[in-house]
Amino acid sequence: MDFKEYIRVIPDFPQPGISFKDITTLLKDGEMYRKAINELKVMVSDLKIDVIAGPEARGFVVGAPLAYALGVGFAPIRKSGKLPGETIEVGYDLEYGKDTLAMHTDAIEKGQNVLIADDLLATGGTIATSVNLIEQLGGKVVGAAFLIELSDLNGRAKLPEIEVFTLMNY
Ligand SMILES: O=P(O)(O)OC[C@H]1O[C@H](OP(=O)(O)OP(=O)(O)O)[C@H](O)[C@@H]1O
Ligand SMILES: Nc1ncnc2[nH]cnc12
Repeated sequence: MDFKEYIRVIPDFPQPGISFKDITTLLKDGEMYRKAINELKVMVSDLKIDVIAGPEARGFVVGAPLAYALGVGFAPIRKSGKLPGETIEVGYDLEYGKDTLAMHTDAIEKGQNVLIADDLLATGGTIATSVNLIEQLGGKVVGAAFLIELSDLNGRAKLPEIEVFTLMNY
């Protein structure tokens, strides 16, 4: 299955030098969207997963349907100032900027096995920050699943102890 045919690559977005991998062209095709989520589901089928955590916003588009397909809960990881309850927050750097991620302190129970899901692994900053938040809450990260990996940015190096699953490589 060549999922790449459904990814639109836009040069110099959101800033010069960034080759943006746009997943909206995959998402709008119902059959391909379902195939992509089902393929990730198969890839993680050997893991024992209690809950999926996905970072805003594109992590919701991958993490929530994967959680639904696996019959587990979904914990949103949001940008600062969006969650209404008590939160913990961690700042981080992106391929094209800086941000802060937050989770509700009761989003994950101590000892739960957590799979992180997102659309894309670039520098690994988002995912490393997600791991930090989940571990602060007492969760155990059992893997991280992505539609796309930008291999040259070597995001995996930030997560040497975490099993990483990806459908597409650039
Ligand atoms: O591996 P990294 O270098 O951290 O980059 C990957 C992250 O960047 C994008 O999110 P972005 O923060 O742009 O937010 P969005 O999903 O709201 O567009 C993407 O959806 C990943 O979460
Ligand atoms: N090159 C890229 N394309 C799409 N999303 C990204 N997030 C970080 N880098 C990205």
